[in-house]
Amino acid sequence: MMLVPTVARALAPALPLRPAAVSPPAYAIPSHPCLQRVHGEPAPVYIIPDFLSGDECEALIDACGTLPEVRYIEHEEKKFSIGWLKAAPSLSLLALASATALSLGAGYSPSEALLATSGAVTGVCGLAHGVSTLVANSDRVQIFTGTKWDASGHHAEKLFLARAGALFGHMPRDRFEPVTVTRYKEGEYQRKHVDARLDAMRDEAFGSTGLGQRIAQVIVYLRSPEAGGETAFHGDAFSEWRPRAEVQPVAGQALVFPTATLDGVPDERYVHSGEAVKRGEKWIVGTWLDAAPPTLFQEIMAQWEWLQQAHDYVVAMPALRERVSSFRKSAWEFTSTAKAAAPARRSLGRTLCSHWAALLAFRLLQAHDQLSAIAPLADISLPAPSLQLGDGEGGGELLRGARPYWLTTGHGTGSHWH
Ligand SMILES: O=C(O)CCC(=O)C(=O)O
Ligand SMILES: [Fe+2]
Repeated sequence: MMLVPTVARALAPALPLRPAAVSPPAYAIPSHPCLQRVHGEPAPVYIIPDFLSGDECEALIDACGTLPEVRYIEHEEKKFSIGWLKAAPSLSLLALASATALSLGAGYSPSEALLATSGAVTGVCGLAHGVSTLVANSDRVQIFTGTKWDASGHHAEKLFLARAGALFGHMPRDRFEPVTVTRYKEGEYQRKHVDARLDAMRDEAFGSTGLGQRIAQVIVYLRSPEAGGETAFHGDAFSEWRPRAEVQPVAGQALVFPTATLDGVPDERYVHSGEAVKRGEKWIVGTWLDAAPPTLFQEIMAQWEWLQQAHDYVVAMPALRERVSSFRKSAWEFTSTAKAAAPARRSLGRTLCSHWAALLAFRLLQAHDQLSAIAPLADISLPAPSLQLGDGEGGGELLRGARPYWLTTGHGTGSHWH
């Protein structure tokens, strides 16, 4: 029966060329002596029992008593669920119509009529805005209802990051995003989301320079609730996971899974959620492994929040005003130009660094009673004056190690589904 190969050969020239072999997407896969795969290929999910000891878990929970709370920022489009901006043209028309009616019907002059209606329109706008905010803050719309603390710099964070780094072949700390501890009380949850940054979001939030992609999520359950609080996976790839595509929160246990391929392509199959806690409290600690260490641009942006705080305090001291205003000018130039293009980054870095002097002055002021009394600023660490300013990327060293680099965008830079 040689017929089949013969037929195949005869047909061969007519068949389209076989596509070049496509290599399967590569992921950051953890390794650990106690690693267990709770969901296999093609979308693996891993757990590691006893990744942290009971004491280590409790120490992280206790630390939250002194750690700063992270403001969770929801995406704007979710906030304005009433379509507030869409309503604006109709409101303007309403204002115009009422003003015309007043002017024609009641003999008001056009300007008086406009003035008279503006109060009412402002009231309606305020009401609409209030209602939309209320709706946004209700459980129906909110994506995350728990509470988060920023564990950056805490010694318990160091231990967690050292273990997380070891999972991926001794990955350095700066490849992980700022560590947060999360508490979910009864009824609290995190809705379906992927943690990878989608391209549009990266552009929107960080300009063309782009922010590192999150390639794996690492969480450890610190305290398990009495009921509920599972981490659930919703993608089709998990439909055969029995009895349910869920990981039970067990204190000390790590949960690790990819969020994007190694080359930064978001993997939407890993859409997951923290299900509502039914009884008790659930606590987790978490971070993401990034595809690349932060660039100088990201580091500078990370400093932005406290640079502004520092600026506010320094500006109150008359002797420094001049230097500060020059700092402020270049900082604003920096932010506006930074959007323009990546190649300019090096010189922008230098511009900002050349005004570092103003911030060093702030360090001197830290000694001042007035400043040392301000608790949130107490942990600001500015580079020592003797440090040489680097050229371009090297300047990043100066900025590293102070505040986490995207605290201002908090945890909300992933993308969410309803
Ligand atoms: O709370 C959980 O189980 C999941 C948390 C999570 O996915 C996240 O923080 O991104
Ligand atoms: Fe997540």
